[in-house]
Amino acid sequence: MPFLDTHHVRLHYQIDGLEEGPWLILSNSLGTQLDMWAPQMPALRKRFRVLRYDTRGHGQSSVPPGPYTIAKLGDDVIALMDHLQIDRAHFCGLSMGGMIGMWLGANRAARINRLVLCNTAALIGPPELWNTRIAKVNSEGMGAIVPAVIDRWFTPEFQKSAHNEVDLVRKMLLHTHTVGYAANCAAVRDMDLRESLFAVRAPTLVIAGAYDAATPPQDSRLVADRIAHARYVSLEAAHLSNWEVADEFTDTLVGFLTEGA
Ligand SMILES: O=C(O)CC1=CCC(=O)O1
Repeated sequence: MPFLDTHHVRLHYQIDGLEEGPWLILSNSLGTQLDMWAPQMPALRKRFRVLRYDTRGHGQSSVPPGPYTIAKLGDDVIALMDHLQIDRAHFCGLSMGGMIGMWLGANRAARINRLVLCNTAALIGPPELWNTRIAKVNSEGMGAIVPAVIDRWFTPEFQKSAHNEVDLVRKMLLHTHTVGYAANCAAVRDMDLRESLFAVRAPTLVIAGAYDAATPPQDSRLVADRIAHARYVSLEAAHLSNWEVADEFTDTLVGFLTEGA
């Protein structure tokens, strides 16, 4: 169970897959942890050297006092890459992980090969939405927000048919540290990447969810429209498309990352 300890944070990470494969970094969404990539791992570990990590404030990473910023979360990725002597890597992030990916693509371009931005947006607002959510978890705990979040993450059909999967994800959310969750909510609230997108040069794939209420397809479309030559794919899913249509998501991701390789 490796950790990177810096002066400011302890980051929990896990490496799987091919010793000599190309590096692929996976970045979790708000309120989950590195296990959120479990549905993709059987396919990914056959082709890549996969680095997963718990974003600060999540999972087994430490919970420094907030608020955090997306820039700080991006620099945590660079700290991990430096520690593991990873010069360049593919990067795939979902929702908040996608925001971290956009920031890296625009601000640390030399470290990123291909970029996959899933169920994400350059701006997720309005700020009042986040302030209300932060106040709620601070006063009532994670349990108070779980039902509404799960309803945004999965369609009603998937919630009815995939109890085990939904339960696993619900537990990740419930067990997220309230201070870490609130500090990451602030990072999402304060980020506006709409102008930064024009600076991204990495070959990019944007994956949207047709029924995603958290980051609706039009927001994902804007991300793709502002990144030169970006591709856009819409899947029949809500927010956590990598669980709801796991096989299609995995095929789309692997297809893009291995094209021409
Ligand atoms: O939690 C949500 O409702 C949606 C979300 C925004 C950023 C993220 O990672 O998830």
